[in-house]
Parts: sequence; C-alpha cells; structure tokens
Amino acid sequence: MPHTESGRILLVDDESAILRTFRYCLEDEGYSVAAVSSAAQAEHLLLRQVFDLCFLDLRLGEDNGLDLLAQMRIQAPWMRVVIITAHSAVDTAVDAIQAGAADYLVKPCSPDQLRLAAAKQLELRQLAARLEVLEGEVRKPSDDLDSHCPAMMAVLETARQVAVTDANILILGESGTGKGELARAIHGWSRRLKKSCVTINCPSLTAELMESELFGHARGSFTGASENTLGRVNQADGGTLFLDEIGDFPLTLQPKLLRFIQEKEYERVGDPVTRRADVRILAATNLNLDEMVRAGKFREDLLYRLNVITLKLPPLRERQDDILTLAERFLARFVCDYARPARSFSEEALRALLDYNWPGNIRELRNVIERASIVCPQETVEVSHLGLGAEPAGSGVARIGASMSLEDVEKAHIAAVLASSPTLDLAAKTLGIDASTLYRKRKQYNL
Ligand SMILES: Nc1ncnc2c1ncn2[C@@H]1O[C@H](COP(=O)(O)OP(=O)(O)OP(=O)(O)O)[C@@H](O)[C@H]1O
Repeated sequence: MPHTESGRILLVDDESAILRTFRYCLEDEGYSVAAVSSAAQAEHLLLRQVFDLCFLDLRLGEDNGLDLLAQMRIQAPWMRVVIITAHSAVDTAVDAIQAGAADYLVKPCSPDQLRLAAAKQLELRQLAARLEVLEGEVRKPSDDLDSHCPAMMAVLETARQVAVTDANILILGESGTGKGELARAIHGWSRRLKKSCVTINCPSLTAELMESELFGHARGSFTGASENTLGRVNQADGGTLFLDEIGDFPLTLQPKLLRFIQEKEYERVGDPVTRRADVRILAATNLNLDEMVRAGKFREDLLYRLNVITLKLPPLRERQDDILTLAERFLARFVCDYARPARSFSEEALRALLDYNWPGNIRELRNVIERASIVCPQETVEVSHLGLGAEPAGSGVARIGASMSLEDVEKAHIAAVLASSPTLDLAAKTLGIDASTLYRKRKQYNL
C-alpha cells in the first residue's frame, strides 16, 4: 500500500527505547513518524498536525493514557489508535478498545507485528476516508459520455487530452448538460484516478460553512465546532476537487481559494498552522463569469486561475444525433430498475423526442424517460407516455385557488421568481428560504 500520503503516524510512549525502535521500524516502511513521550506533547502536536494512526502506551508516567485516548477521540476522531500494553495490563487495553481504540499490541512485539498492525490500520483509515468521500456523492457510475455530435465530440477529445495534465479546467454549459458527469470523467481519465474526486456544491453553503467545509476547522473555533475536522481539500489531497456551480462561490472567500490554488497552502478555521495539499481543481457553472467579473461579483484573478482550459458543453437541443441514443440508454436502465415492460419507442415518440427543445437538457431527458418507463404499461412507449406536451416550467399561471397541486404551484412560483431575480441569493431571499433549499428545489424541479 502507498505509505506516504496516508501514513502519518504518531508514537506516544514514555520509554525512549521503545520510541526509537518503533520509529526506525516504521520509518523504514516509508511512513512519516512523530514520536513524543508525554500526553501534553501529544496533545500539542495533535493541534498542529494531522495523523492517520497513533501507537499509544497507556502507562505514560504520571499521565493516564485512557484520558489521552478520550482527548484524541475528540481532537482527531479519524485517527486510528493502537494501544501498546504489557501482558499484565491487557484488561486496561480492552477498556481502551471500548473507549474507541482500534486494536492493541502486547509488548514486547516483533517488528513484523508492528508493521502488520500499521499496514492494517492505515488501510482501514484509507477505506474510511474513501467511504466518506463516496457517501458525499452517492451516484451511479457515470454513463458512457460518447457522442455522435461534432460539437460534443470535440469537447470530449479536448477533455481527454487535458485530463492527463494537471491544468485546472472550467466546464461551462446550461444546467443539466452533464458538467458534473464530465468532471468525474476527467478525474477518471487523469493520473489522479486512484485518489478521490471530491465535489462541493457551492450554492448550498454560506461563506462560513464553505470555509470550514473546504479547509476544515479546529475544535472550538466556532460555536458547535466540538471536534477537529479535516476539510474537503485534505480529502482531495492527491486527487481532484470539483467545485460545482462556482459562480455561487462566496465572494468574501474567493481570496482564500485563490491562494490555495496558487500556493497549494491553506489553514483550517481557527488553526494558524499552514498546511499543504496537492489538489487539481475542476469547476463548473452555467453563469457568465466574465459578466460577473465586470459586475464585481467574481474575482478576475480567480477566474484566470480556474479557466486555464475552458470546455463548453453544447445544450441537448444542439445534439440531435445523441438524443435518441441517450433516450434508449435511459429506457433500458429504468425498465430494468423498475422491472417494467417497455422496450422501445414508437415512431411518433421518437419524433417528439427529437422535436422537443429540452430546456433542462440531459437531466430533463432522463426524468422524462424515467417517468415514461414507469407509466408505460406495454412494450412500446407512445408520445402520451412522455408527457412532453406539458407546459414548460414557469409558464403556467399559478393562480391562488386554481386546480393545481401544491407541488405544481411551488414549481411555477419558484420558476417565476428565479426568472426575475438576478442571482440565486436574491431569489432565495424573495422566496424566504435559504440558498441551499432553493438549490435543491431547482434540481428537483429541473428549473
Ligand atoms: N452522457 C450522459 N449519459 C447519461 N446520463 C447523463 C449524461 N450526462 C449527464 N447525464 C445525467 O444528466 C443529469 C445532469 O447531469 P449533471 O448533473 O452532470 O449536469 P450539470 O450540467 O452539472 O447540471 P447543473 O448545472 O444543474 O449542476 C444527471 O442525472 C446525469 O447523470
């Protein structure tokens, strides 16, 4: 297993001979090792450095190792702790496991036992970190992005070429055109593929939350910060950070993002220690960032750092050659997911799919086919199952008392407010909801 990135080990033992032997053995394996002999030194170090694993002797002179363990669980909950114990004190080691330690080693232990324990715990730590990332973006694996449309083929060719470089990429395109899918594909085509691709949805976070989400925070740095957290930047170390809807990235935080992109350095909230992370940035937006720069809503220097390469995804209505392929792929997937009888489209249904304007792009096509696959009771999907004749979102008049469901009223109202508001924030204010809720509803209703 690779040692350097996920092999930061802390040794805590008051016997200097043990510290020395352990240190040599683990450093020989390529891990980065720090060794201290008291609880105070350990606490001091934990405030300043991130460790993945700690070997902790519970007998630390005057200090009680169990107290230190409890402190570690709060300060660095992600860190795995292996207790080092004498034969006569195995009972205490069992108490320690109940208090959150991962395992214990009985002294004297051989170098092989130590190496094995370290490798096992670090592997578990890596798995936990990976799981955290995946949980944040539970999605089906990205579908085949292949296209028969010349504009899209050109974008894909450039994307594959630049994927292997470390250049930051800005992906432009209307909502639902597949910017997120393309970002994940670029990560998959890059040399960073074995590391994480971490996504942040910018509009869903306030400036304060965004800072702590991106860079992490130290315990006590603000009300409610009861634990130290690692930020997304740390999770993406060696991999890719995808900033979705970058146009909504808080202006006040843009200087810190710029510095991170330029110098690869950052500080956690409430913690002065400067840390480094090697992260490739992909960003996406459906807003006009040049216009935002002119209006003073986006920093020009940040834009120049983000758009080293710009990829512009064509809207679905300009991908006539792909509409039917995508529709057939979605149909095959959804009838399988829902165990439904539909297998193909009638001639009229195919025509209707080609003639429709697709304002919500691939996301809308996906939703239309998902619905059709559920409502169609036979093998052939007809035009009526597609529901394309429905009024486009926002055009319906949501009159109080009209015979509309609450959901349709909400959708129409949100669409109308969005259409008349210059920014998402202002629309959220008008609606009296926060930007993250509006962001979710916009996706839910395909607006
Ligand atoms: N080539 C493709 N094949 C299959 N599904 C796709 C493809 N491209 C996009 N999709 C699907 O379309 C939907 C929208 O894609 P995605 O979220 O990547 O678009 P987006 O441009 O990032 O949208 P937004 O701007 O609203 O964030 C998702 O459900 C995605 O899985």
